[in-house]
Amino acid sequence: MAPTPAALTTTPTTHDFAKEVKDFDDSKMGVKDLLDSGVTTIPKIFMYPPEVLADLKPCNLEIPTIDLSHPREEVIEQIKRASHDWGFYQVINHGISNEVIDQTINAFKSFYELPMETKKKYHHMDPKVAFYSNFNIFYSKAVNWKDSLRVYMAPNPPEMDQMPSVCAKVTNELLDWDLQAKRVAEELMEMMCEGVGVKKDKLKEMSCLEHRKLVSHYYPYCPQPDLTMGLPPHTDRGVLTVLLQNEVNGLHVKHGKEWVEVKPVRGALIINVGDLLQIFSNDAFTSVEHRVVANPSKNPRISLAAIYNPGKRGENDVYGVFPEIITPEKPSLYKEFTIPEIQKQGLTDDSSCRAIIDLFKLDKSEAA
Ligand SMILES: O=C(O)CCC(=O)C(=O)O
Ligand SMILES: [Fe+2]
Repeated sequence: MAPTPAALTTTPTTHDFAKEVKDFDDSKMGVKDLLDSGVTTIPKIFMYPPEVLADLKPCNLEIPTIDLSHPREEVIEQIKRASHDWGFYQVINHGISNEVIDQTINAFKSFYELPMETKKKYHHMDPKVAFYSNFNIFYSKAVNWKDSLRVYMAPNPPEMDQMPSVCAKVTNELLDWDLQAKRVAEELMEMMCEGVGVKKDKLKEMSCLEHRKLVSHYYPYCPQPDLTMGLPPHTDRGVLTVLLQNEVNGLHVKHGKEWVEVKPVRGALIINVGDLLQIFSNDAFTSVEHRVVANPSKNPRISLAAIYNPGKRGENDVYGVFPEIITPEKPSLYKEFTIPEIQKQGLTDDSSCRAIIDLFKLDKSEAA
């Protein structure tokens, strides 16, 4: 591990940090642009505190890979076990061709590699469609060594003409990817429902395919990967995440006390259980922490996460453990809740991992 830089041993005042972040933000530069400007060391605002950087090396395990072309009953069993033991798995033979995958990744790559002056136009625009480098997760602690582009597809995909025109190529690929990934998500949700013992279209009926957030990340080469993070440890708050990554590694999943690297498998999709699905399944499935280390390779790491959430978000749309699986032997571990209740909590992206789970977990006496 590199020696702790001076910047981390003297605690910077919050004011300095906030001001430097704001200046970077106002410059409308991405991390890629910063790198292109010729920096060989990372600016202070990107430096994470030593406790986050203590344990950057992954161990030698691998998350399960599940072949969806195998007999359905077998696949359901594998998904059930992986969702419980790991909260993460990769799927192959899911029906999306390598050609579509490559096109999608390449469209994003081209966007991030546009000249800064062009990308600037999309910097923090409409919050439904935003290009950014430095807000979102852990904003208050450090800036991540990546650029991101986020699009909410809910309640309906944004109209093409509302999207900035230079993004047309990305927009086309996004809309197409949204359809393709949703089909895979639907099939997996069905099997996950069966695995947990409820009817297969339960999650669909609960509107869990309706609210979709597509977030793509571009992790450029980092000259000092021991001092920063691509994306710090977090759990996904939604129901399910379908993640596409290119051939550059960097994603780590927490397994017990160890960090396990997700080895890129050509054509595979990575699936993970979100906080809400852990609750719905009464802890039969687990939402686990994951992170992306800063990229030491000259090739950029590119990923695209499709995060599925309930579309029914009113005061009367109540969520909780699937009622069908609550029995005297296995009572509900969670209180019921609504989406506005979660929103009222003002959970920021740097709230603790599993904040939603902790919020609604009944204590032992209540659960009994
Ligand atoms: O870039 C990745 O591989 C992970 C992205 C991720 O975890 C997220 O967007 O929540
Ligand atoms: Fe995530």
